[in-house]
Amino acid sequence: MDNPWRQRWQEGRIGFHLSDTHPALVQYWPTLNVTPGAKVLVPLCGKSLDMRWLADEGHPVLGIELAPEAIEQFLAQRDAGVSRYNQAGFSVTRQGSVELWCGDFFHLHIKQAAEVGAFYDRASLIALPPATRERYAFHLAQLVPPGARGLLVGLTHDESNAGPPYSVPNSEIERLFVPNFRVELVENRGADERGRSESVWALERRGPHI
Ligand SMILES: C[S@@+](CC[C@H](N)C(=O)[O-])C[C@H]1O[C@@H](n2cnc3c(N)ncnc32)[C@H](O)[C@@H]1O
Repeated sequence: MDNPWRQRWQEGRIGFHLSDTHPALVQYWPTLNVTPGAKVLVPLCGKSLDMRWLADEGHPVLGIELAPEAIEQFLAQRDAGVSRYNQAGFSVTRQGSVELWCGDFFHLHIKQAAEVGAFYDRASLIALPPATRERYAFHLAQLVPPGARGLLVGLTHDESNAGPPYSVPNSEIERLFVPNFRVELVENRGADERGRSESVWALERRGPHI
């Protein structure tokens, strides 16, 4: 097994998956003033129900996920038609207005994200080790157009440097994103029983609106 994420999905070690929509998405997405109908990029999407919520809000969704197991489990949640095709080295599936690209997020080219107008990251940045987080912030900035808005849900904890999930302090989120995004911390959520607390961020890609 060459990829630890594939192994996790195959063994069902997916404690990060939520059985409901993330409350921060429901609470804060409407405050971002995202253009109605804007396509939302969801990097490292897993089988998150947040994508259903975004689709139900009228946003086409472009999810990127390494593990085919996650994608098949997402699709199986609904008894609805699925179309499948290959594009740019990714296996793509579409169910309703949710399009899932199976492959490495870092291989997604700007051409494939041409219609993206917004983004959503919950437990994506924090799934990556430090050096890869730098790459992630840079790659995300390359993929989304100036003016694109998004919500990011980060996490901090005291469980040494172990991960994932990695503990990513607010100072690091600012350092990673400020060069290319307007960054606003909208909430530091209280710690859960394991001492893990989430931070919620509103981001907007800097640059002239085209
Ligand atoms: C912590 S989970 C979060 C999933 C989802 N965002 C959620 O909230 O449930 C991280 C996900 O990223 C996927 N992943 C890790 N590295 C990836 C990469 N380079 N490209 C695409 N997906 C990746 C993993 O398979 C896993 O499903």
